[in-house]
Amino acid sequence: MSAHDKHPPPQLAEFLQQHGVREVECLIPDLNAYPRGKALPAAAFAAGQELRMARAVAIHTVTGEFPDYRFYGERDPDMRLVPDYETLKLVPWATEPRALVINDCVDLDGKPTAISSRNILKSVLARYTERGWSPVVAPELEFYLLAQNPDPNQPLTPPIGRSGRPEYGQAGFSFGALNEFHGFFDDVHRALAQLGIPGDTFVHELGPSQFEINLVHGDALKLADLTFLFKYTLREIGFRHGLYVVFMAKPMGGKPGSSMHLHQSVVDRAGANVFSEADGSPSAAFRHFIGGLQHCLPELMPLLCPHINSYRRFAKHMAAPVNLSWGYDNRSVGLRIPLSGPAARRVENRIPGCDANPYLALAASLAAGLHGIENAIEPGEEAHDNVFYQDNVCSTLPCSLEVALDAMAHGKLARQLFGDEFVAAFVAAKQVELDSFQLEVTPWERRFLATQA
Ligand SMILES: NC(=O)CC[C@H](N)C(=O)O
Repeated sequence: MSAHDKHPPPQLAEFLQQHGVREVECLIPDLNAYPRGKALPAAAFAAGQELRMARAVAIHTVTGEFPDYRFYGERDPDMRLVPDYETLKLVPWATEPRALVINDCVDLDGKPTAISSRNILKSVLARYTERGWSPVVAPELEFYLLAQNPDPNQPLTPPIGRSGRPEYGQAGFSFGALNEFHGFFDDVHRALAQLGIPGDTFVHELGPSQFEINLVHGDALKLADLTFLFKYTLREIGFRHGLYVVFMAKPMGGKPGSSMHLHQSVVDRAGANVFSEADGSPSAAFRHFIGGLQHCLPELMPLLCPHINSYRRFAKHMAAPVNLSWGYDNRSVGLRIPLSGPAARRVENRIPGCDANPYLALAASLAAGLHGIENAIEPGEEAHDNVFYQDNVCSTLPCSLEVALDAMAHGKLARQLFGDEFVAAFVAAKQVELDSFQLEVTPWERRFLATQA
């Protein structure tokens, strides 16, 4: 037993028995927040049976590979999966009663596994706790409902129907298109209620068959866990309705991309928002938080936009920010300050794509803001106008995964904030994905270059 172990709560066995649970999915988010893990028989789980997996699972790539052994240990050692019992839930889409639980990754010497994304967020939150502070966050999640497409050479398309018909146009903010998927969304709402995921607003977004759900604000680890489970849940329910639920940042060229805007504020022990002074005016911490984001994010970009596809989102006329300017109620900036009273004063980071790992995007954004506070970094001038096209994405932010990874690997900030081992492993995993991408020739290249180059 190490400091990370908690005894199974006394009512656990009874809960599992009462619901007839046969097995428990013991989940961890990998570097891309894809759920991986092992299923345990319910009785073994209730008895607190130890569960181990290869450490390399924490850095599994989307292509199913592992980066070079040196980033997780020559011997490919094990880590322990230690259940966070507070995350135990019944699996809403299961046909046989099943439960799931999110686990912490702990090395065999008892240290938190440095290459686990949940541990990275916890280490950032611990630095807030040391000051007697806690971040309050609210992610906004955009996604597409698309027809299942087993042939990756063919474009992804909306299912035929009101939202997908070209003559229907883009169904932005309409109820017609929402109603079309009522069977799917009824199942989603039921599942979210069962998982204890409180949704706030829900809307058809600008793209054809693109939707957005905003989660109710709260504790950052809890919201990262809920976002992780939200994506898992929607994908599973989608499959059962013959749909792909797609969280890619840019599934269709020429259509809007999908973001994961992060609203963030920080409260002290008394629950007061540290972004506001007692008289309601913006505090120095508020300015410095913005300054920290502007200073750090260019080096932390792969944690907000982790895939080759993420950078396609930063196209013109698509409401995706291309800069790190800040301004009040201004959607042309990367860092928007929604108009609010002093208690709700917050910074909306609009840079992350919905393809980001919520643990790592929150860790990066909150670590950057804290770095700004600790170093009293002043932000640039407030943007009063539309600044969408003043900047090209490449002038203020890395505009491709290669450039972003290079900035992260060669800068000091990511290592300083998240540790050498994590950064080396993350960069290596992403390099494996990039190398695999380089082996593919796209339809565009074939179409235009085969006969003209
Ligand atoms: N709701 C919005 O502001 C749209 C955001 C846009 N879809 C993006 O990719 O950033």
